[in-house]
Amino acid sequence: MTINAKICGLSTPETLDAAVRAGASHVGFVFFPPSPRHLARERAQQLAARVPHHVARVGVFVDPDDALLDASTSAGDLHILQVHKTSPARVAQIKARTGLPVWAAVAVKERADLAAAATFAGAADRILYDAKTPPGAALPGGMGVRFDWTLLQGFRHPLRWALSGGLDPHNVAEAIRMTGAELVDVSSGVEGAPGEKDVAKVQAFLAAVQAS
Ligand SMILES: O=C(O)c1ccccc1NCC(=O)[C@H](O)[C@H](O)COP(=O)(O)O
Repeated sequence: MTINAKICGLSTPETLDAAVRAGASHVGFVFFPPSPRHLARERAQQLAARVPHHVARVGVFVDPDDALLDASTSAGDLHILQVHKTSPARVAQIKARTGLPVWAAVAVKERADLAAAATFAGAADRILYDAKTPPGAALPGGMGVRFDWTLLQGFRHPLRWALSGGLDPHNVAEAIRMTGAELVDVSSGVEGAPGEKDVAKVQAFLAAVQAS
């Protein structure tokens, strides 16, 4: 089975190009001002223009309003929208408004959290299981927090899905083995500092995924 990988929160041409060259299937651009990975629209457009057609460009949002969605999608350079802290009803609206596939993040700490995945059936195109960040944390994602992957074992997934949260070049093979993920997503595990991707770590992560 081919396992795909999304490198999230890319913000420079050098690291974006490195992720593409090393085999990322998806690249993520964050549109959330409190994040160290936040991109202004113009910057995102410049980066998106560098991405070859076989690599999917994912816009990452936190419960976006229509104005942000419209501004972010008007150039037509996003293929997928990934939304955090967004209700199923709003996910359905976003999909209808933009005509784009939508991935809904489900924040996981304990088994009961997985029940939220089913509420997105008929609304989202994919579930991104991500670790629940601590109460009061600045960000709902991109914090390098992982959850207990055994929670996904035997779980009947209501939709296609991806695994995220605290992955890095050293643990991603084990995460894939334990969960059977067909798509993995990483941000801080391939950074040298918050918001600064490390090319060697990006390459090591993608090599570990490809060897799985
Ligand atoms: O990365 C961010 O700054 C971010 C901000 C707000 C919402 C989501 C965000 N990231 C979403 C992602 O897809 C991350 O890759 C995912 O949460 C995993 O992050 P990490 O645990 O750091 O690998």
